[in-house]
Amino acid sequence: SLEKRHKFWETQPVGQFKDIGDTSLPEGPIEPPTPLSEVKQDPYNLPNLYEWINCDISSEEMCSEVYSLLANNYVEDDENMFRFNYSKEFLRWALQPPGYFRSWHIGVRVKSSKKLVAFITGIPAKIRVRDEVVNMAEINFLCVHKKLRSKRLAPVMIKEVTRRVHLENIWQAAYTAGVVLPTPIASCQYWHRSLNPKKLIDVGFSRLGARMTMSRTIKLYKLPESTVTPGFRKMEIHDVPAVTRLLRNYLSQFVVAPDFDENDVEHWLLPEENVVDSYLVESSETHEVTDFCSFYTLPSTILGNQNYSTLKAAYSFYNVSTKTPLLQLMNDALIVAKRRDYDVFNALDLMQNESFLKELKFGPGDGKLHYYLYNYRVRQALKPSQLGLVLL
Ligand SMILES: CCCCCCCCCCCCCC(=O)CSCCNC(=O)CCNC(=O)[C@H](O)C(C)(C)COP(=O)(O)OP(=O)(O)OC[C@H]1O[C@@H](n2cnc3c(N)ncnc32)[C@H](O)[C@@H]1OP(=O)(O)O
Ligand SMILES: CN(C)Cc1n[nH]c2ccc(-c3ccc(F)cc3OCCn3ccnc3)cc12
Repeated sequence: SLEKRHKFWETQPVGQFKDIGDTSLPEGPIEPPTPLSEVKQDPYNLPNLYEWINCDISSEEMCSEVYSLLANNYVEDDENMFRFNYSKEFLRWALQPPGYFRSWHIGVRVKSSKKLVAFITGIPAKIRVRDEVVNMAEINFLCVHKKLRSKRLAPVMIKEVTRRVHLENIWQAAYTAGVVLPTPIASCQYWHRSLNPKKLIDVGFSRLGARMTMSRTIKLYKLPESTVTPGFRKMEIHDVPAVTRLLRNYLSQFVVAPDFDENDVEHWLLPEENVVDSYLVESSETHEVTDFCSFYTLPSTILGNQNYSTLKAAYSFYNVSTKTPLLQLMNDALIVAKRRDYDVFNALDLMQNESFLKELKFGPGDGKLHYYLYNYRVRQALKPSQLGLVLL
């Protein structure tokens, strides 16, 4: 858009607003790699009082410091009623996938007090864009303490993680944000399915529908006690090869998607209590794995409510249906989430999610999640249904 100046982002190898619609620009890397000897060897300068620190997320103490910084200063919804409350076990899962670099878990702390005041992370990921599998960094958890906002610290954090990623000979990145920056490759709407409507209305997450009573609303969202699909069960370690085959095949239909191998599937999709849940459908006669669904656990702190402090939310992760209708598979996921006491089940309208959202009584959220690639141009913005990548 013409009026907004992006003084930092205009200096970066990303799609610029002025280039939107210019289909003469080739798809692919915007800048070539730099010879490693020419990559800046030393960290960017921070304001005097602060210093860089590599955050060893496996250290209980450091993980607690990161947890607290995020719990108090990370993403809030537009009405500042909720703030993401990523758990420590979730952060260890999100930041230590196969091949991760501790040097990409970057903190800024006050030299005198050693207080952590800012954070940004990268993890390595193979991302396919059309027919190209590109080694990328997935950037996440960018956070500056509320007291240090609007001091242009974020651009320094971004340049420092970029420098450290370059040192590993990686030149592209993927990231998402609720804010519009130069320039989204896709924008997804998020949707919410009430599981505990009474609590959601009490905390102001939802409002009672017009001409609706509370008892009528509870009845509207009621779910069966047990799942309906024969052979529906939790994923186990021995399922990794079959799930990898099923998922790789399914994701091949999307323009942008992760290129998961068996090690990735074991890390990202094997169930871990309070972090990620995965279920599959095994045919009773052929023992073939025909379908798969998964969701991750990301609570939000409820800001300023006397009766409740936490919203327990499940987020749709990767789902594959080849035999069981996706509608039925996702309804079973809702049933499991309800039984496990989640308050709400969230989903983006990417992949084939559009096909079940309305029918399973999801309501549209109040914003969008924008997807970005760094140093990789995509000719024209993708539809959500062309996107097969879920970032945490
Ligand atoms: C090859 C490898 C490449 C790796 C790197 C790839 C790129 C990775 C990019 C990172 C991906 C992260 C993904 C991710 O973590 C998921 S999105 C969640 C980001 N975090 C939050 O929203 C937490 C709460 N907010 C904050 O902590 C601060 O407001 C932050 C730190 C967000 C900005 O701190 P601040 O004190 O409010 O602002 P200044 O320091 O004064 O800086 C202002 C500049 O920052 C630009 N800005 C604002 N929000 C941004 C955002 N979410 N992404 C990118 N840029 C963002 C803004 O446009 C402006 O630049 P401009 O003047 O050009 O417009
Ligand atoms: C993805 N990952 C990078 C975290 C992240 N950053 N910025 C965001 C903006 C929206 C969503 C999001 C994604 C899916 C979804 F179903 C609901 C969402 O937000 C609801 C509004 N909200 C924000 C905070 N608490 C509640 C995530 C994120």
